[in-house]
Amino acid sequence: MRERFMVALIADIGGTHARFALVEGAAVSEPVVMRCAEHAGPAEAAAAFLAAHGGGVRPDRAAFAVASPITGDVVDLTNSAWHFSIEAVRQTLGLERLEVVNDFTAVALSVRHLEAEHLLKIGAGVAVSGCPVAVLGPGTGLGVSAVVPDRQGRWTALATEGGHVTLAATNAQEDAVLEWLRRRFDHVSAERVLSGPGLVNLYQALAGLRGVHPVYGTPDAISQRGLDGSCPLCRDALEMFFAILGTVAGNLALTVGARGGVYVAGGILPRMRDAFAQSAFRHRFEDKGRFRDYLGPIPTWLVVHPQPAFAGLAGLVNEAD
Ligand SMILES: Nc1ncnc2c1ncn2[C@@H]1O[C@H](COP(=O)(O)OP(=O)(O)OP(=O)(O)O)[C@@H](O)[C@H]1O
Repeated sequence: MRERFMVALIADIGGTHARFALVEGAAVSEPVVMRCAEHAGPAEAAAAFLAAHGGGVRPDRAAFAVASPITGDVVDLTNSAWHFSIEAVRQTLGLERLEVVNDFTAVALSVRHLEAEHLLKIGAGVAVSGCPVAVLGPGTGLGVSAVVPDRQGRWTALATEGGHVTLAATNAQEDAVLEWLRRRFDHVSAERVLSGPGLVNLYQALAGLRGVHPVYGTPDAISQRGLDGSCPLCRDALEMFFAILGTVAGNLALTVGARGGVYVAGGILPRMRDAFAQSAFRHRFEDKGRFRDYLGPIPTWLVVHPQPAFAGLAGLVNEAD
C-alpha cells in the first residue's frame, strides 16, 4: 500500500461528469470519468472512485474544481443536482484539507504550463510575458477566468462568473437572434449561446426566425450536421457560435488586459478543431474598431488537453500549507 500522506485526490466536477484522479508528487494518475447523476454527491462519487480505483489508499488532502461559484461552505452546482457542504465532504472523506475552486480557476492555473501538443494556435500574435492571461471555455456552461501576475512573478487565478455577462450583438442577424432569445430568457447571457445548450438555443432561434421547424435537439447532433454540411441551419448556428465566441473572447481580453494571451478551453471545441481554426473566431476577436491594434498582437489558443483543470488542481494539493 502507498504511504498515506503521499497521496492526494483531485476531481474536476462538471455539470454532467466528475473526473477523479490521484496525485503523488508530480505524478497524476489516469483520470476516471463518472456520471454525476449516478451518485448523490461528490463525497459518494469520490468514495466510489477510491473503492474501485484507489488501490487501498486514503488520501489526506484533496482539491476539487466545480462548475459553479464558490462563495462559502455550501456549493450548489449551477448545471447539476449536486448541492454540498465543503466541510461535510471533507469530514466524510476523512481529509485534513479540501480545497474547492471554480473549474475555470483551475484551468486558468494550468494553461501557462501546457505543452505545445496540447495547444492549437489560432491566428497570429505573441504573448507578452508578465501580462494577464485570459481563459474561457464553452461546455455545459461557459467558464471564464484569468491569471494575473504580481510584481514578484507569482500568479493569481481569478474566480469569475464571466459566462453570465450580458451578450451583445455585433450585426443585424445577431440583433434578431438576441431579440428572439430575449423572449425566452429574462436575461440573455453569453452562456445562453456559448455552451452546449447555447448551441441548441442558437439553432432554435435561427429556425424560428426563418420559419423552419427545428429538427435536432442536442448540441452534438447540431454540430455534427453543421460540420458535415448536411444541415445548412446547423452550419449557420455553428458558424455563429464561433463568431460570437470571438467577440466575447475579445471583450474578455480587453477587460482583463490579456496581453499574455487568451486560451479557449471547454469540452466542445476540441471536437471540431479544424472548423474552429478556420472560422470567423479570430476575425471577430480582433474586430474592435479603434482597438483592433491592441487585440491583433494578442495570441489565441485552443486548449486540446483532455483535462486542463488537473494540472492546476495538482498544483493546489502540492502547495505548502
Ligand atoms: N460534438 C459535440 N458538439 C457540440 N456540443 C457537444 C458535443 N459533444 C458534447 N457536447 C456538449 O458539450 C457539453 C459538455 O461540455 P464539457 O465536456 O466541457 O463538459 P463540462 O462543462 O465540463 O461538463 P461535464 O464535465 O459535466 O460534461 C454538453 O452540453 C454537451 O452536450
